[in-house]
Amino acid sequence: MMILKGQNIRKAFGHRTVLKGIDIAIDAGCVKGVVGENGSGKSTLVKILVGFVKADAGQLRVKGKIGYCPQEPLVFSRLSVAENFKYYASAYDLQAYDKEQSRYYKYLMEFFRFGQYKNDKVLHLSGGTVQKLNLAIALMHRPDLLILDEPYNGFDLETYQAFLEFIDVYRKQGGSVLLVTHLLTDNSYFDEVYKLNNGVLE
Ligand SMILES: Nc1ncnc2c1ncn2[C@@H]1O[C@H](COP(=O)(O)OP(=O)(O)OP(=O)(O)O)[C@@H](O)[C@H]1O
Repeated sequence: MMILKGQNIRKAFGHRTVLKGIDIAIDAGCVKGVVGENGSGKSTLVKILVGFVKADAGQLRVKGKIGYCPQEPLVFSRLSVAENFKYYASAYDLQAYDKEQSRYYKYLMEFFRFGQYKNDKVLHLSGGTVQKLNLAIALMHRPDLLILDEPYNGFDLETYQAFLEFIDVYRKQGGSVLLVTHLLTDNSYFDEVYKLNNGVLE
């Protein structure tokens, strides 16, 4: 089943054409990667796919919910981990007190090992822990497709490996992932890895 399909997506900023006709398709249960050098247009592509930026041309079809994990964490630094969870639960209009939903929050809290940081303000957390919170929040509304922009900046090796394992678990539950990064050390978790080069996916 198709979750996302983009065809001939184009985008220019002034004279600089960043995307010159991107074709991309993501099916349910599929993990894809996009690698590209700094400035190649990865973040621009992601922002178009999630609807933050409008393309100049092309078609985009999306079926299902997207979870977006931006490069710059969208969390509130003066709120604690638990308060950020509550804020986003309310923003997503999730039933925070629904039994199943609260079980799911607990699962996310445990999976990402937030236990000891639960009541710490985000501004007191390490960069990698903030990045994990960013990811956990993108998962709160149980998206069909998770789109990640440089998700593991600041992860230590153990967290990075746990993250890759998480991607595998998520896929087995039927989720799809699009991971965008300038650095990929392990291709084995991906069904396909594209290279964003000169405005097209190769
Ligand atoms: N809002 C904007 N206005 C003008 N130029 C922009 C804008 N957003 C991006 N660009 C330009 O588009 C190009 C691609 O930027 P983008 O952030 O998509 O690259 P990237 O591959 O994600 O880079 P990085 O790996 O460094 O994060 C860059 O040259 C950037 O300066």
